[in-house]
Amino acid sequence: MPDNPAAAPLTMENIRRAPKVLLHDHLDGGLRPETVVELADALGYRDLPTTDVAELSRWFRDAADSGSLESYLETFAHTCGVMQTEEALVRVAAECVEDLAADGVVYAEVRYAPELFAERGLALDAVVEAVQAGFAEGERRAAQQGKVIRMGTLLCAMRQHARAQEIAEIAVRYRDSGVAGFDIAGPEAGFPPTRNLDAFEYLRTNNAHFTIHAGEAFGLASIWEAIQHCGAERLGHGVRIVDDIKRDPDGTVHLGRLASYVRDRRIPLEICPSSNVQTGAAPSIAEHPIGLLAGLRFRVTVNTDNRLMSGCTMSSEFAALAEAFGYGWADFQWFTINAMKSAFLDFDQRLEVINNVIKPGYAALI
Ligand SMILES: O=c1[nH]cnc2c1ncn2[C@@H]1O[C@H](CO)[C@@H](O)[C@H]1O
Ligand SMILES: [Zn+2]
Repeated sequence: MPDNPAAAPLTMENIRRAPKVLLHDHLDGGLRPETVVELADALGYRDLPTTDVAELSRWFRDAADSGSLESYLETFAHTCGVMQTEEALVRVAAECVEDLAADGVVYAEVRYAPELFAERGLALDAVVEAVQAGFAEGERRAAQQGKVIRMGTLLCAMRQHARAQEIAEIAVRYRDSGVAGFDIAGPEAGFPPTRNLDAFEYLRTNNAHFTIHAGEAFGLASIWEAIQHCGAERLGHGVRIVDDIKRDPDGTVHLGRLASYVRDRRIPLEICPSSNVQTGAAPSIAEHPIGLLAGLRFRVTVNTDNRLMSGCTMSSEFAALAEAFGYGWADFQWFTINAMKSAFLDFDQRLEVINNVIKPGYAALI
């Protein structure tokens, strides 16, 4: 949608000023490279490919640029490797909030799998409490810089492990202490979401929120199971829903039944453009299905997935989409309101952020 000629120019600085909402960001995929190096040193973690900060930052991006989700996920051994103490978790969580706030994010749901931080014996409850303490500290530091950001936590179970029920119970137990919901992550092919039906039934019975990584490395069957068997409220990625959309040579578009269902029920798609290019789920940003899906008015949201592995921020994802698809402020506002409407937060609080933060923020730019 073209902006009014008097609108603020789409510079990186202005995009950073615009209020943004992030629903899909992994805590263990967003460390500052210098923090990885310092924590490795403090914890005696000796397996980093390099301790030079600039080289390490490049290494994560190159190694994640693998064209396959499985190889992409191997890079997390190093971030999880340095996140095995409460101090490390508090630091990483606090820095995550500071970095998001500095980028203009006003509400974020950040996810991680507690079981991956228990290699040196931390109890899962201690992991959750350390991350919550870090998020609270980060919110305080951001406020001191004049930035208001609100955090929600999503707890992930790993698809290849069989601990979904246990993690779902922790998510419910901590829901009044900042845990907003649940997710399953990890390799998709060979690990259908229906392997964890008990956990999803438990969550639904407890009126708890959950999203599922689906339709990233695997196709429609995975999306269909996530929605129709598991009851996912949102889809992590979900980009392969385009496999159920056909375009005639004359340009007429036909939605299959699943694609229609996802669009008509307003099921949010947590789209992560750069990550999708790295794992091979999309050939390039310019050819990313987000253009088609947004044009068809699916409930599209824009996300970072893993800021370290993709070398990205919310602002850089917006800038890349603006370049590829000609998006402007009105589109950014639409993505942001879509995300806020889809947050695992009380309805009145979502409305409050939309009316008092997002709309006035974009009005000042448009
Ligand atoms: O895009 C993704 N698809 C599937 N799994 C992912 C993705 N990004 C990260 N993780 C996995 O989620 C774990 C918890 O944060 C990470 O350790 C990583 O293994
Ligand atoms: Zn993800």
